[in-house]
Amino acid sequence: MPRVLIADPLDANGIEILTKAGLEVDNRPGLKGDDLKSALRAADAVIARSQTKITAELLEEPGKLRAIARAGVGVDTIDVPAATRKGIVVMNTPGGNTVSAAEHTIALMMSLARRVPAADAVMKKGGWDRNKFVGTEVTGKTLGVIGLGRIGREVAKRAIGLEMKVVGYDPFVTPEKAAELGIKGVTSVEAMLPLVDFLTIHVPLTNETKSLLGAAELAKMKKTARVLNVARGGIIDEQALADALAAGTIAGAGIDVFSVEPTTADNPLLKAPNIVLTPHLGASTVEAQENVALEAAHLIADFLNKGIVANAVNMAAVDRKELDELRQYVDLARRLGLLHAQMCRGQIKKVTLTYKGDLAGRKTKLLTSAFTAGLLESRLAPGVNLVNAEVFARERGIEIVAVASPKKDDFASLMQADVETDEKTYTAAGTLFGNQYLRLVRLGHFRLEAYLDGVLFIFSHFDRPGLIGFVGTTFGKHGVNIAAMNLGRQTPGGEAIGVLNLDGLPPQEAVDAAAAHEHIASVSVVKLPPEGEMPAWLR
Ligand SMILES: NC(=O)C1=CN([C@@H]2O[C@H](COP(=O)(O)OP(=O)(O)OC[C@H]3O[C@@H](n4cnc5c(N)ncnc54)[C@H](O)[C@@H]3O)[C@@H](O)[C@H]2O)C=CC1
Ligand SMILES: O=C(O)C(=O)COP(=O)(O)O
Repeated sequence: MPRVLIADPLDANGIEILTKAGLEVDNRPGLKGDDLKSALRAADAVIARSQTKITAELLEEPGKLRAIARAGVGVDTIDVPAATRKGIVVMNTPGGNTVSAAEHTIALMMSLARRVPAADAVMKKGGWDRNKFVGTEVTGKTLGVIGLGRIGREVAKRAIGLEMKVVGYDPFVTPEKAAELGIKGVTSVEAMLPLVDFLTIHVPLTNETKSLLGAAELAKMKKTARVLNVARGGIIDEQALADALAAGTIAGAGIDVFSVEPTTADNPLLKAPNIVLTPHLGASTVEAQENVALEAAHLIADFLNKGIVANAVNMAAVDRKELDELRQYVDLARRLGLLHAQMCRGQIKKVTLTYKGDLAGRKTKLLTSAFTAGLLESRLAPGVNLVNAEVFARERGIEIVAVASPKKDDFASLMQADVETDEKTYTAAGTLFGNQYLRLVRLGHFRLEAYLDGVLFIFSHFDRPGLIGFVGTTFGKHGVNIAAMNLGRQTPGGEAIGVLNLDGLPPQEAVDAAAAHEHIASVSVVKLPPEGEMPAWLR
């Protein structure tokens, strides 16, 4: 029974989904250090929120762990490159907490505008000060939104409802699209800064967005402006913001997220004036938590029970239908990779995968990963799978190029793999006969029809009478049975290729004896899995 670790508090409905899916649930939120490490190793999958940081160190020896689901959006608390290297798929649940995060942003904005928390605190201490807490209306004011994704758009929609003017910046949203949403698009953060009365940020934390708003940017804003951060700590430089609030060059701030969480006593924002703080509550509503828990549980149950990959941040999505339709092609792609790995001589530089005919319109990313996994799995990278194959190839300096060519040639669908080494380019192509039987139909410039399982003896030669008989007799003498034989040649008497499917591995003397024939130019023995045998990552 596959086991799922629940590393942070998860809504009970999510747990129920996992249990009903026949999974063992290890519900121990809040584990730390070695306890967390061993719980992760013993689990097939983990569901976490932002409290649990899934670091490279925790994943060093991942044990059984194959999937991480983030019950939320931001995956900055997970070392995604480290997970990818270990072949662990990382998925998130975007959308489930969008409305909650947007509403929390509006809540912070209104609290700031009308100074609600400060007035509340004074009253609870016995005070009654009606002069100190003069606020500002938001109606007619300008809100700047950096990041017009799911949350940014929902915030904009609500701000428009409050009769605010909204300007927005997002490099992936055109001004036309922004205009459709009632937002005036600007072309840079700099262009927005002097215009706004309120500024809100809804981008992920990345190297590019770290300190997006620092001292220089804050200095370009109006003294009366207020800033909001319900995205991630560190996107606004905390010291620069505290300094600007203290100097009165920024009128106020509403902050939900911090560079170090939980905050430590030395966080400059804790003592800054005119600031409203919440402890990362953007997604903390009953509704959002139910949404993300259900979604995360479904993602994990589908992955562990059916091999479906959805919402992955480190691999292409694979749904049930696609997987069923493409499973044979994925097997073909991997076998072509295994074949090349054993035939190629020299250092592999570049792989060009051409998807021809009907295959050109399919989700070939999966096939590219499967080919690459096959190419690397035997000698270069044990533990390679669909998640990490291309990363491993890149690390080894192998360029992988995929080309779609809808034009049909001899076959309705064909996958061709050209592997370029420092010595030469090797070509192999395969297809499915009757949509299910894997066949090798091209090797070098020869056409043939060979099986892609078991032991293959491949010999390039000159088409001469008696030569095939010689090879048969040679193997016969060494007790090796030939199950099938396929030949490809260009012209009678010219260059040719032979592929024998053998019932077992031939002894070296048999291979050497065949290779010694004057008309045999080269020989390779290739070992492929038996027909129908799939690797664990494809079952
Ligand atoms: N406080 C909380 O509890 C919550 C915080 N979040 C945070 O909010 C972030 C945004 O969430 P969603 O809107 O769902 O993500 P999203 O992916 O829908 O939107 C992010 C947008 O940011 C844009 N973007 C990326 N780099 C940019 C840059 N340098 N400048 C301007 N725009 C840029 C992207 O094009 C995208 O449109 C998450 O990454 C997460 O860190 C999300 C949910 C709850
Ligand atoms: O979804 C996100 O990115 C959030 O920041 C929500 O975080 P949480 O799950 O509440 O720890």
